[in-house]
Amino acid sequence: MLLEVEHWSGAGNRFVIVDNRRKIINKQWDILLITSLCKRKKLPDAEGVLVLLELDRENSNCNYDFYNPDGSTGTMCGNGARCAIRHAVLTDNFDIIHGIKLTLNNRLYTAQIVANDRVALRLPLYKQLQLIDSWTYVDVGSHHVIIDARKLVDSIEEFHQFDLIKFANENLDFYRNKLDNPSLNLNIAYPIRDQCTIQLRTYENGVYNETQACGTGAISTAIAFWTRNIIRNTIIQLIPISQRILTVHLDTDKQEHILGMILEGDARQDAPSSQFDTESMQYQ
Ligand SMILES: N[C@H](CCC[C@H](N)C(=O)O)C(=O)O
Repeated sequence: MLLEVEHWSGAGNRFVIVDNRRKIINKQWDILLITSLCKRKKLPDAEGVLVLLELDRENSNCNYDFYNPDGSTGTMCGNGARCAIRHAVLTDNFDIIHGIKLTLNNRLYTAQIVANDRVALRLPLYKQLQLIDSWTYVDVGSHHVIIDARKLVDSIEEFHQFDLIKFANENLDFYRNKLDNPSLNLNIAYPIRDQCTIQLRTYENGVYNETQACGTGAISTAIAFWTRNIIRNTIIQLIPISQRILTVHLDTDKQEHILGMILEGDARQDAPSSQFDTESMQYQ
């Protein structure tokens, strides 16, 4: 059987999207299917799979599941969420004036299309925030460790040359054991002097590689650096390795407590759809 697959990216984070409203795949989305969908023939490997479950045009509601390339699911994907929203709007010509509601992995988010390909996604407040020694743990629906990269390198040039994959392979178990959490994303973040810009690199759980950008990593880093007074602006630009900037808006009260977060960034269809054969588990 042939599946039509769309190719999208949010801030450079690469996804494939499958419209499964007609339950073409009516069994568990297993590891083999997910991993094979991420192994694209003519494009770099996708860094996640989004599955469209239902669209409700009248109420501007959409419902998707997200999977990491290793088949794991249930975690929040900020860039994937923004791609799902634009995919829904374009698929069913949603009225975008009053905002859009997205259910992703059974969690509800709201969003606005803020320019032709930019989506602003509002997330519920983080569930956990721990400042531990010089590093920070934040749970925003996916689990992030944030390290101030100035502890690792002496310049922005060294930051870009730093071997993040080697560092993650050598150190992630320390953080996993400390937090008793096997599903951690590891972020190294280098603040720029202007007090509102951070260069960000992320080694992602479920990808087991550095990704082009990480939306929940961007939000988590903004929260960590605000809480540690490293950044004092509530509108923070995170620059991923894709150079496609993510903007995080922190809502704060007079006592400077964070009340909510908005993640804004681009969401684009990268290439024409392609056909995936579920028998051979390969793209045509
Ligand atoms: N790999 C992450 C989920 C996707 C995060 C990232 N792609 C984003 O944009 O937030 C995890 O399993 O925790």
